[in-house]
Amino acid sequence: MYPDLFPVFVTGNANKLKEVKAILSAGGNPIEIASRALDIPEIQGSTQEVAIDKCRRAAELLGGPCITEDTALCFEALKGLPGPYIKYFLADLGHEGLNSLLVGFPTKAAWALCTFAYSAGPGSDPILFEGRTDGSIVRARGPGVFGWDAVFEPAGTGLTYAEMPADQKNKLSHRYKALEKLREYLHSLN
Ligand SMILES: O=P(O)(O)OP(=O)(O)OP(=O)(O)OC[C@H]1O[C@@H](n2cnc3c(O)ncnc32)[C@H](O)[C@@H]1O
Ligand SMILES: [Mg+2]
Repeated sequence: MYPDLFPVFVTGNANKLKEVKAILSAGGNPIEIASRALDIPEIQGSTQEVAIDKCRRAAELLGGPCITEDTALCFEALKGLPGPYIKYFLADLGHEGLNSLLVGFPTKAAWALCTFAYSAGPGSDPILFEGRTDGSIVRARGPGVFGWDAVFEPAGTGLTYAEMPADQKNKLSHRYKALEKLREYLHSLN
């Protein structure tokens, strides 16, 4: 089915693209996905509002069908914040600062939320596919290669995302779960 059925994936994040390729290739066949590294302005709002708006802008810029993806990291003690704003919190506070945000709160519970958005083209309403993985915020462990991977420990694994081999993360991650739903939807179109 891929890459023909997979619309252009618009993302400025090389690590996301790498994981998407790895997840879609998990059956054994490496696949190429068309991608565009456009930096699309992101609005403020709920994860859904942010995702819909970004996908709409991407479809307009491309003049055709596309997929975008938004990742949120939500702290239970903070009622879901930083959520879609995690990129800016991480950039300014770092791993330690993310831990400090939770000092004094009884729960370090958190969830990673991935939202893929698909638009059939300019003017077409984006459709969302969400995947969530629950876990907790811990002191950084493992290589600091991808975003907040080193401070997020999915429940029941004893490992942070950063400590896991890629294929372990890619079988339980927020991104994997959302991508399964998107994959099913794209199949159903044909
Ligand atoms: O162009 P886009 O696709 O928007 O790429 P981005 O890097 O701006 O991504 P987001 O707006 O979704 O912001 C999510 C932030 O979370 C980080 N991130 C995303 N997925 C992650 C994952 O699986 N593990 C760790 N960090 C992740 C990412 O590096 C950003 O700092
Ligand atoms: Mg972004």
